[in-house]
Amino acid sequence: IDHRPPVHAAIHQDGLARLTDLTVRRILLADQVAAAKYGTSRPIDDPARERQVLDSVATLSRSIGLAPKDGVDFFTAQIEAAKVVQRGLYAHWKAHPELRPSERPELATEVRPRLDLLTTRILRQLKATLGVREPTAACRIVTGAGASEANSSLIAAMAAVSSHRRR
Ligand SMILES: O=C(O)C(=O)C[C@]1(C(=O)O)C=C[C@@H](O)C=C1
Repeated sequence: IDHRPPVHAAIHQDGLARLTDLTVRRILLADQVAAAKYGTSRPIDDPARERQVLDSVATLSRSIGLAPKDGVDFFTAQIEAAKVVQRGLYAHWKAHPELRPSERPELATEVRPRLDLLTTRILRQLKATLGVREPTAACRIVTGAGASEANSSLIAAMAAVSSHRRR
């Protein structure tokens, strides 16, 4: 059971808020990625670029003491989200030509560098929020050593609570 005072939770929540904010910012950049590619022969899916992004995520993760898999899993999901946004915008622009972007930002020199800037910041927040993103104390008890013993006392406790509620 976590006996740390609530102030710790508040600090960690700040970390999670920062992580969420950066994650949303990266997703918002997909608008610019879509605008850069729309009407060109560049496909939404760029497996070579994805490998590049994930390789650098693995390297950067190691350099800050984050498990590379943590970083790579997170960015795999971010890349997926970026593609969902791009496909959504393409469909939207097809249906509403008047909403098509009037300017085409340069992918390599403008947009991808913005994505790259967020990479390090996101990885640092992933590292900073490790403590709150791991299973809670209760989860650790029931999955860790002595699980069956802890589980039966937990089940007994829950049964007691629910029968108390029924009364
Ligand atoms: O850089 C691009 O071309 C993007 O579309 C962005 C991004 C990414 O999220 O990093 C997403 C999909 C592509 O397959 C490659 C990379």
